[in-house]
Amino acid sequence: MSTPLLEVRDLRKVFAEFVAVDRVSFTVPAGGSLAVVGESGSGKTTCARIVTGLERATSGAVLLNGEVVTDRRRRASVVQMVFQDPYLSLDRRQVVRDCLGEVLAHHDRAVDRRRRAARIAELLELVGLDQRLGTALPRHLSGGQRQRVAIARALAANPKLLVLDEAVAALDVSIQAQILNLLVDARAATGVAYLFITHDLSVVRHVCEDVVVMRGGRVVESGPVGAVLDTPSDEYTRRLIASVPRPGWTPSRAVRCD
Ligand SMILES: Nc1ncnc2c1ncn2[C@@H]1O[C@H](COP(=O)(O)OP(=O)(O)OP(=O)(O)O)[C@@H](O)[C@H]1O
Repeated sequence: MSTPLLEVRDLRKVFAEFVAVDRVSFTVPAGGSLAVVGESGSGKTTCARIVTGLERATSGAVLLNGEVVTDRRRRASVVQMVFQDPYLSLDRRQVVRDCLGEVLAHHDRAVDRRRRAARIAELLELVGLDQRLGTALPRHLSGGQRQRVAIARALAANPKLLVLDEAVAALDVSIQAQILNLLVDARAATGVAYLFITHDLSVVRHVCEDVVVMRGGRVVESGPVGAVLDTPSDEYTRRLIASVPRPGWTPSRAVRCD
């Protein structure tokens, strides 16, 4: 078997005495798409932050193309992260073009102004933003447009892996669908892989091929999305699926943690 793009091996994170992530392992192949699901507090974000280098694991390893990458710059050229709230992650004083240009300059100092402008235009098109919005400040953009900018900025580094942490959770449902479509298209166009962190099972099928279900810091089930969501083998996964709002859903069926 070929080396996965990302291998998370036996990851453990302890905050003071609290075990937030406990012996978690999973892989993402090059160009693949893995969802990490679970209710609030299950350890998803902690895993994502360790993968991107924002947090240090207590033990275990994160391998990128079979290698532990400690150099921040090298890691950033492979892994980029998209957060839930683009308004917090974008510089309020920076217009869209400069926001993207800064990343391009950081990752390829040799790139000249003309090529940089062409690449910015390409990125705006990739994320479905009108070229005229290149001169807009974040406050002049809608939530969906801001998240498109955040995705374009992450893709500007030409990464092999995007870690998306609840990247559509703050958006209206109709805008969520647009951003999910954009993510599907962007993956097809660039070959970038996704580690898609979400508490919302209804978005998983749309974007991901594989899924890991976490509970209390541990992986309780994993496999292809179709198999796990259609025929879950773990009771917790079954309850998580039953708690997804759909016609006929009642709050009393929401997931219980006993
Ligand atoms: N810096 C920290 N210090 C102490 N405890 C933490 C810290 N970060 C996370 N935790 C705890 O670790 C557990 C897992 O948190 P984490 O954010 O990874 O879960 P999650 O599944 O992503 O949930 P959510 O969707 O609510 O963010 C939680 O109980 C959280 O309170």
